[in-house]
Amino acid sequence: MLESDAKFTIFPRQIKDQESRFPTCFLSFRHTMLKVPEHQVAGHQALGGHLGPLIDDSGRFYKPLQGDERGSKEMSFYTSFSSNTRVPEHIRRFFPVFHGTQLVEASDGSGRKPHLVLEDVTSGQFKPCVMDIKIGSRTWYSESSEDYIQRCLKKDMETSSLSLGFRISGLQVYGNKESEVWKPERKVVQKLDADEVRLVLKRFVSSDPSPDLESNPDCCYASSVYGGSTGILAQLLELKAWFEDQTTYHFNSCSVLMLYEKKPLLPKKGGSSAAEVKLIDFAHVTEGKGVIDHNFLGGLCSFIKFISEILTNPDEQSPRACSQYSDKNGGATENGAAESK
Ligand SMILES: O=P(O)(O)O[C@@H]1[C@@H](OP(=O)(O)O)[C@H](OP(=O)(O)O)[C@H](O)[C@H](OP(=O)(O)O)[C@H]1OP(=O)(O)O
Ligand SMILES: Nc1ncnc2c1ncn2[C@@H]1O[C@H](COP(=O)(O)OP(=O)(O)O)[C@@H](O)[C@H]1O
Repeated sequence: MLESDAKFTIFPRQIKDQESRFPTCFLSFRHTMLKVPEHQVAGHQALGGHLGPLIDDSGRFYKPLQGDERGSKEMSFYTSFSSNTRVPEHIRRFFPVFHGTQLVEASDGSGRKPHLVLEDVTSGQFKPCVMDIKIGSRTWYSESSEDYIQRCLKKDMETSSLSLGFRISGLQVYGNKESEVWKPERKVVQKLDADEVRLVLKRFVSSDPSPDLESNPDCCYASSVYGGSTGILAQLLELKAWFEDQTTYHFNSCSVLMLYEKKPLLPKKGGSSAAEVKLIDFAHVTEGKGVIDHNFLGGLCSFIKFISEILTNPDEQSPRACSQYSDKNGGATENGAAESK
């Protein structure tokens, strides 16, 4: 368990679940229909009878507790973090609100299983543009098994993690046209080089996200999404300041999720786009033991540099055509389905 200086107040009524080794809490049992999240861009997915997260209509995201130590690690983290008085209030907003755990019907048909009940950070958004960026040049940590270390090492070397200190795990970007969304193949975006990552980060804030080889992205949402006193860059810098100080947690293999809602009209100059940064995926968080999380901090700094440079030079032509990750149609798909090359 992660150390925490506060009491275990989130779970006033722990019930030993016969089917699992996780304490289960029925905060308020609600009979709601759960569904597959439409705007999920990475991670394990509930489609096709697999085990994955579900959402309800009230803005909650149900993440199944993985049956190995990943599940208990993530729950430990949320429990510790929720009651850790050393975490500044202004930092809490970067984490999904945690509502405890609940037994719900698992998406793989295996019956009622414990799920973390989290705030659905895309709730209420009609056309959320979402990008999941896995931070850190290494996703393994010394406490992991040899097999896990080898798998992570391989992925880190094959993707941009090792070279850039982060990798884009997945994304979706809406265009201005109704129902047009670009959701490129995940395994391809993970391997982009620095120029290509820059181009994807530009497309993320452009009116037409389609990977048209002839056109340079217009970056017309860059200043309202990335810039400004409340934009993505400002939020990342706020997080960075915390990471320069906090030594309680090491956020191995965690992601930064960037989100904003695509509106057909441009926000007024200087206007806010309500862009948000969230941290997600705490299945591999370990104790910081008084040491700076330099792996996360380094990756975050590298990512910040990419965003800053786009704000400074939005019109700079990308030196490389982005053919590697354009889809078969050379453009955005109508239904957002990711297509492999
Ligand atoms: O199953 P895969 O190969 O897609 O790998 C998952 C990763 O997908 P990716 O490599 O980004 O495509 C996945 O990465 P994302 O969260 O999608 O960035 C996780 O790393 C997941 O491991 P864990 O649950 O965090 O231990 C990974 O799952 P495990 O293979 O560790 O079960
Ligand atoms: N609280 C949340 N609200 C909405 N979407 C979320 C939330 N947490 C995760 N997601 C979506 O699910 C994806 C995978 O989440 P993650 O926690 O990394 O799962 P995994 O452990 O399976 O990798 C993210 O890329 C994001 O699209």
